[in-house]
Amino acid sequence: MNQEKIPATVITGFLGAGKTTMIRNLLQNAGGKKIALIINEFGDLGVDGDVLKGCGAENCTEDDIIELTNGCICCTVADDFIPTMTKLLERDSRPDHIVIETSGLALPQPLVAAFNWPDIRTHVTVDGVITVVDSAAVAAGRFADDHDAVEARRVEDDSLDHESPIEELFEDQLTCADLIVLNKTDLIDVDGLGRVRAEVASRTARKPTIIEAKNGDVPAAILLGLGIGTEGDIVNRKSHHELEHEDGTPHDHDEFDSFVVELGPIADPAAFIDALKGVIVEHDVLRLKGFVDVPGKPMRLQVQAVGSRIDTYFDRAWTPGEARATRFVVIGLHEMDETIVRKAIEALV
Ligand SMILES: Nc1nc2c(ncn2[C@@H]2O[C@H](COP(=O)(O)OP(=O)(O)OP(=O)(O)O)[C@@H](O)[C@H]2O)c(=O)[nH]1
Repeated sequence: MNQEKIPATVITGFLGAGKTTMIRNLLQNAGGKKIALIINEFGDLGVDGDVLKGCGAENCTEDDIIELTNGCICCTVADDFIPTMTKLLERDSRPDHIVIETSGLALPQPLVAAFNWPDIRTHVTVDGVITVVDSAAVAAGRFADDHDAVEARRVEDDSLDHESPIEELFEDQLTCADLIVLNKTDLIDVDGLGRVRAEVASRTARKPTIIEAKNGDVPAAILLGLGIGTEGDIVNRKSHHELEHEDGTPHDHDEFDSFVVELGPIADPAAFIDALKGVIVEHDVLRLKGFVDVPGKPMRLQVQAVGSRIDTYFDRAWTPGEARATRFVVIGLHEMDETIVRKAIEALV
C-alpha cells in the first residue's frame, strides 16, 4: 500500500464567495487526478452537492462526493469530519487528492487542527487553505465594520464580546489562508480591484499569495499542490475566538440563523425574482439559494442570491419520481426575524 500522505485542500470563504463554482471548475480541469470531495453547507438543502454531482466529472464521481449536513464543519469536527475521513481512508481505492469545501460560515482553524489528530495525520496532510473572496462584496463594504450597528447590538445584548460577526469571520478565513482568490473580478473595475486587494491584504498579518479570478476559473495546477502542510502552522493562524478564549471555550454560530421556505409552483419567475430582491434588501438576507418549480418547464430553475445580487438558471431536469417543489434556504444574522421574512417570501407567490 502506498503510504505517502494524501494532500487535502481546504476551500473556505464567506457565504456566496464562489467556492462551489471554483470547485466545479477544478473538477473539470484536474487532469487525471482522482479527487474525493467533502462538502459542508450551513442551512442545508444539498444545493452545493447537487451542483457538484451534476457536473459529471469522471475523476470525481457521485461516490466520491461526501456531504456533511449536521451543521458547520468547524463545530462537528469530532462527530462528523473525523469519522468521514477515516472511512474515506479505508476505501480500497485511495484518492490522489481530497478537496474540502467548508460552509460559508465556518472557521477553517478547527478543521485544519483536526489534521493533527493521530489517526488522520499519519495518512493525510493539508496541502493548503484557499480562501475565496467575493471582491464585489468587499468593494461594497460588506465586510467593513458598521460601527453604529455593532454598538446598537451591544446596547441590546451586553454579552456580546466582540465586533461585527461578519467582519470577524471574514478576517478569520483570511488569517488561515495559504492562497487567497479574489473572485468575481468581472463585477468591479481595475481601481476597485486595487482597493479590494489592499483591504484584503490589510486584514491578515500573514502574507499569503493573492490571485484574481472570474467565475472561480483558476487552473488546477495553481490550486492543487501548494505543499504547505498547514496543520503544522496552525499556531500562527488563530481565529478571533481562539485569541479571546484561550481556555478552549467552544465557539458557535449563534450570530447566524437559517431556515428553509417551501412554496408552490411559480408561474412568473422573473416577477418573483424581482420581488424577492426587495425582500432580501429590506430584511438584510445574507444568502438565499434553492430551486423553483416553473409550471410547464421540464427543468428546475436554480436561484442563487448573494445579498441582493440574484442569479437564476435552469440547472437540470426534474427526475422521474422526484416531487417538483420550490424550496429555498435563507441565511441571515441572528436578528433577522424568521417569521417576518418567511411570511414576506410566502406573500410573493
Ligand atoms: N458575476 C460573478 N458571479 C459569480 C462568480 N463566481 C461565482 N458567482 C456566482 O455567485 C453565486 C454564489 O456562488 P457559489 O459558488 O455558490 O458560492 P459559495 O461560496 O459556494 O456559496 P456558499 O456555499 O453558499 O457559501 C452563484 O450565483 C455563482 O454563479 C464570479 O466570478 N462572477
